[in-house]
Amino acid sequence: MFVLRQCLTLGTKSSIRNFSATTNLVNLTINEDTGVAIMELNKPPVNSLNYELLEAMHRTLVKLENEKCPGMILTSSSRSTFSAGLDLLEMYKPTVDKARRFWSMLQNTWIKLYSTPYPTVAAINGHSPAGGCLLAMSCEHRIMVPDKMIGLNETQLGIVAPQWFQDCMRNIIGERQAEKALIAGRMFTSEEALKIGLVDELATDKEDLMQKAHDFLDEQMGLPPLARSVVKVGFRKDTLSKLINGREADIKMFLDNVFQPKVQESLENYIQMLKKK
Ligand SMILES: CCCCCCCCC/C=C/C(=O)SCCNC(=O)CCNC(=O)[C@H](O)C(C)(C)COP(=O)(O)OP(=O)(O)OC[C@H]1O[C@@H](n2cnc3c(N)ncnc32)[C@H](O)[C@@H]1OP(=O)(O)O
Repeated sequence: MFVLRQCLTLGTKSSIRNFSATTNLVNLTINEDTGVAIMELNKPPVNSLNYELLEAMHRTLVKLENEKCPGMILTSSSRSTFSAGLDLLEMYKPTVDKARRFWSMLQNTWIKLYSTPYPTVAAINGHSPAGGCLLAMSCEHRIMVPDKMIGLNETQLGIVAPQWFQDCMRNIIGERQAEKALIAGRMFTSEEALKIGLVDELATDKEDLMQKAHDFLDEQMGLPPLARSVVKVGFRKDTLSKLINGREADIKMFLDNVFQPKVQESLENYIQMLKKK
């Protein structure tokens, strides 16, 4: 049984302690006995990653690191979707300043999530396209409910998954599978994702999902934490350093691409298509 030590709600401006707020973007629950944190994305309807949600996630990750969190489960409050990926409206006709600020916060959040010393598990309780897949891939372990879709579908939208998105996928499913998946912008069903190793386990429902996530963390938390984290970060350091040492170039690449008329046209068509659905 979980005992709430605190339920922090991180909104768009300052962090507020409030058990019943409806505007919180990230719900953080920490188990009093084990210290395990559940970070639940809560931006209805589909947890599209806009600046504010990324910033709330980043703040939560900093807090968990400062408080020596022993393990974290990343999940979503949405019934259909883990995360719909980057908020398309952040990329559609932004100002240069807004686009730069957005991309920089995405980088910050990813670097923090990918490099946590503590174990992380993605409890993928819904669809997980593009940036949603990136979040899941940045955790150490992925468990997914059946009959949902996951993958880096950028190519299908006429945009390109940045190098670090691609690297994350390559690190998990290997060069050949990643190349095929990325060129096609392929989305995988939960069952297909399990087969190629994009997810590690399937769960029958949300309860089973959370139980399996806790089981994974229990196992990891039984290992010597320093040795565990040194090995983890060692495996991830090349991918991390590539972005950390090339952040400005990566922002420039984003800005150069996102303002291309063809990219804007693709985004416009896609946004319209989603609205008409
Ligand atoms: C070289 C390098 C170059 C660099 C160039 C740039 C590289 C950028 C890399 C990009 C990374 C990305 O993540 S790009 C994002 C890719 N994401 C996607 O393709 C997912 C699109 N969404 C979906 O497929 C679906 O919404 C899905 C997640 C399965 C959930 O389906 P549902 O039926 O439950 O919900 P829907 O009815 O579709 O959606 C509910 C509402 O949410 C909105 N919505 C859905 N997804 C949204 C999104 N990502 N951003 C904003 N809004 C979104 C819809 O328009 C609806 O709005 P209303 O009608 O108003 O309610």
